[in-house]
Amino acid sequence: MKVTVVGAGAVGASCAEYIAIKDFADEIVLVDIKEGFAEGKAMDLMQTASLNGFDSTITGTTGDYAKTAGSDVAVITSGIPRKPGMTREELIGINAGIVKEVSENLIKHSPDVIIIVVSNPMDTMTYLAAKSTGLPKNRIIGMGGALDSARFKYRLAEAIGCPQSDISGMVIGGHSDTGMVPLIEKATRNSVPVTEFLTADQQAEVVEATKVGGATLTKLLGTSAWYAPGAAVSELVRAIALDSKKMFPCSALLDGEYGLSDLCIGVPVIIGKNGIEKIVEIELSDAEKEKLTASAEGVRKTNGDLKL
Ligand SMILES: NC(=O)c1ccc[n+]([C@@H]2O[C@H](COP(=O)([O-])OP(=O)(O)OC[C@H]3O[C@@H](n4cnc5c(N)ncnc54)[C@H](O)[C@@H]3O)[C@@H](O)[C@H]2O)c1
Ligand SMILES: O=C(O)C[C@H](O)C(=O)O
Repeated sequence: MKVTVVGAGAVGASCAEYIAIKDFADEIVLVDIKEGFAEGKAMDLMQTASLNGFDSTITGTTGDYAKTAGSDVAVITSGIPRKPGMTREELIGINAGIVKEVSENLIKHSPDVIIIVVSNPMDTMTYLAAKSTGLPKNRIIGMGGALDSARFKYRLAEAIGCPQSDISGMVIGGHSDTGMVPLIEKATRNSVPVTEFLTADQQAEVVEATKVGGATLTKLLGTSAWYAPGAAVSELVRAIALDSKKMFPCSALLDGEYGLSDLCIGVPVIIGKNGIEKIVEIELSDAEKEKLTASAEGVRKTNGDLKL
């Protein structure tokens, strides 16, 4: 498998590193616009191969998309991250132009590629990539829910005082501070509802901490996070590479599912060799449905700022 990662910054390099360490890809190509930057990151990562025990090759290029030709998967991380106090939506002005140009360049050289969009505001950038490339909807995946669900599990394990491996749970909805819908009623600790281990106040705290997970890290780091985002992307790419049919919440172009159409938002999907193999429509409570609908309104509002 050949994987291109556009943007060799914090998240792009972390994606490349986890993909390499998990050792399922033959070739990883990093692309950036900063002269020599992707080449440097690729060389630094390649010098970890004998230490970390992987055989994937990693190369870098400054904007030469010919080097990405024949990619099976491309991850778009190019664009600016937010600073403390900002929302992800405020990044649209700069990132929309970058994501559009990058998606168009990618498909010129890799017509069969599956694109994973990471750049923020992610649901809107995924919609933009879908519209500007015209790729079938199974080949455009927005990464947000896999990360938000990992943060949800971290918060649940912390509140319960148990290992994260005991926890199963998902966050659906938009990848935004207000739009995430952590499905706390459905989350379990080894099949037992987490609600049996937590008071109502603790549950509300976990939900809130999950929703502002990215903002909390941005405040601490001065820029947004990269380790968990990179790890989350690598799991999606691995599910495609291994055709594993694992279920993740991802931003997908909806066509009537969950009563929503013509937008990308986080819902459970099955990931395999064709990208999104299936959108899974789970039974939501009335409260969960209401939150998903409100979240979709927020995403639609941001989509309205796109010049399509
Ligand atoms: N969806 C998610 O869960 C998630 C998680 C973390 C970060 N993000 C988003 O990912 C993006 C990247 O974050 P980061 O921390 O890696 O930022 P960063 O500044 O460290 O890296 C971005 C890189 O993109 C490059 N770039 C800019 N324009 C480009 C172009 N036209 N072609 C190729 N490369 C280009 C820059 O030179 C830079 O190296 C941000 O928009 C951030 O908000 C999303
Ligand atoms: O919070 C951000 O701006 C980056 C990313 O979306 C995240 O959730 O870490």
